[in-house]
Amino acid sequence: MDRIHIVGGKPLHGIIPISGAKNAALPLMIASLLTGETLELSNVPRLADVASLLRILGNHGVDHMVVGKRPGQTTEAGQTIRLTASNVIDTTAPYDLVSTMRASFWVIAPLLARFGEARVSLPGGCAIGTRPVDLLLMALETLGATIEIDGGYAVARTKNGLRGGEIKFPKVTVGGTHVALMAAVLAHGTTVIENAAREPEVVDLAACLSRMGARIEGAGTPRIEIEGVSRLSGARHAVLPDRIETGTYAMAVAMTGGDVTLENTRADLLHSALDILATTGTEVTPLDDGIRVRRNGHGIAAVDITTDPFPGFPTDLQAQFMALMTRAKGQSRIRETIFENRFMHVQELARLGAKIRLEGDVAVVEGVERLKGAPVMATDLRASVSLVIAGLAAEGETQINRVYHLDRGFEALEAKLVRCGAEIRRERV
Ligand SMILES: CC(=O)N[C@H]1[C@@H](OP(=O)(O)OP(=O)(O)OC[C@H]2O[C@@H](n3ccc(=O)[nH]c3=O)[C@H](O)[C@@H]2O)O[C@H](CO)[C@@H](O)[C@@H]1O
Ligand SMILES: C=C(OP(=O)(O)O)C(=O)O
Repeated sequence: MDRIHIVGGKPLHGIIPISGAKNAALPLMIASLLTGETLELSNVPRLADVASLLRILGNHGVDHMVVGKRPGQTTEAGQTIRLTASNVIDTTAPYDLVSTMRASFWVIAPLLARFGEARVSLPGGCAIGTRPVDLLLMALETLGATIEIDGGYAVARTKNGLRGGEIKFPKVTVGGTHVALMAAVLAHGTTVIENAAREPEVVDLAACLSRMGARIEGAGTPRIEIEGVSRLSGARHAVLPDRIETGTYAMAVAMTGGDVTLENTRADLLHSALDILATTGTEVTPLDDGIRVRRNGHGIAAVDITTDPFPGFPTDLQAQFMALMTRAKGQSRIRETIFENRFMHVQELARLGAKIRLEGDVAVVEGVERLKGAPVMATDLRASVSLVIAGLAAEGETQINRVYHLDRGFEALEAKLVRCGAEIRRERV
C-alpha cells in the first residue's frame, strides 16, 4: 500500500486548481441510468470512487467513453465522460462492487424507476458511523415500491411503476434526497420532498435532471416538488466545483501560512467554512473564478464549530478544521452532529503531538506551539487529509500509511501541493 511522506514547515504559495466535486459527480453518473440516451458529464475528477462507480455502472450494462484530453489541457482540467444506458442487462449491484463506496447504493433509485426492479447490496463507505439506509428505503416505499432485505441485499420492486407521494424526511439526508429525486422524476404524478437536503450537490443533480427533461422546483430549499415525466433524454452537464477540496486547501494554507489562489471554485459553495476560517485570522477573498487565501505572520485564533447540514459547517471539513485548531492559540470545541463516529483522526493527530480530548460528540482541542512529524495511519477519506494538513505544519517527517482513502476523494493531491512549495511525495509500495 502506498505511503505519503511530508516534511513540514513550508508555507504554501501559488495556485491550486480545484477539481469537480466527487459528491456531485457520483450521483450525476448514477443519473445516467434514467435514460437510454447519452449523458455527457464534464469536469469529472479523476478519483478512485469515479473508477469504482464506472465498474458498477458497467456491470449494469452502461457504456462509457472517456473523451480524450484536448491540446493544452492539464490533468487537473477534469475529464469528460459519456454514459449511455441504452442496454441495461442487469439490475443487480453486487456486494464486492458496492461495499467500498456509499454512493453506489443510490443506483437503486434509477433502476427501480426505469426498470421496476433493483437488487442492490447494502453499502459501505467511510467508517464514520452506522450509516443506515432506512430513510432511503422509506422514500422509495412512499413512492410505491415494495422492499425486502435478502442476504445483505435491498430488493426493490414496483408492479405498475412508481407513483408520486409526499416524502417527509425526519432528518436531513443527502443520499435520501438524491434517491428521492432520481425515483420521483420518472414516477406518475407529483412528489413533494419535505426537509430535503440543501447541499449544492443536490442542486447540481436537480439541474442535470432538469436538463434531461425532469420537472423539478425548489432544489436548494427544504421543499422540493417534482412532476414525474414518462421519459428522460440525454444531456450535457458540467460537474460543480468540489467545495470540500476547496475548504481543505484553504485550511492547509491557514495552517502553513502563505498565499494561495484556489482556482475554478466558488465561495458561495462554502460560506460557513470560509467565515469560520476568517475568524481564525486567515484572509479569505472571493474572486471571480476562485478564492484567495492568505495568512502571513499572524497566529491561528481558536474558534468553536458545530457541524450541520448545508448551509452549516460541513462534516466533511470537520477533521481538516480540527487539524488546524491543533496549532491555534487557546482552546477550540468541535461538535460533530452528523456522524456518531467521525473522530477517528483524533488519535492519529495525537501522534503528531496534538492535545485533543473527547467529551461525547465534542472534541476539545488545546492548541500547541508545535507539532512533530510521526508515522500515522489514514482511517477514512477526510481524516486522511487532516493528517496531510497537520503534516504540512509539523516539524520533520510525517509518514501517512493507507493512503488509498485519500485517492477516493483528492485528485492529484501531491502534485497540487508540491507546486505550491510543499515537500510531499508518494512512496509506491
Ligand atoms: C457520497 C456523498 O455524497 N457522501 C456525503 C453524504 O453522505 P450520506 O448521503 O451517506 O449522508 P446523509 O446526509 O444521508 O447522512 C446524514 C445523517 O443521516 C443518517 N441517515 C442517513 C440515511 C438514512 O437512511 N438513515 C439515516 O439515519 C446518517 O447516518 C447521518 O447521521 O452526505 C454526508 C453529510 O453531508 C457527507 O458527509 C458525505 O460525504
Ligand atoms: C464520507 C464521504 O464519502 P462516503 O459518503 O462515500 O463515505 C466523504 O466524501 O467524505
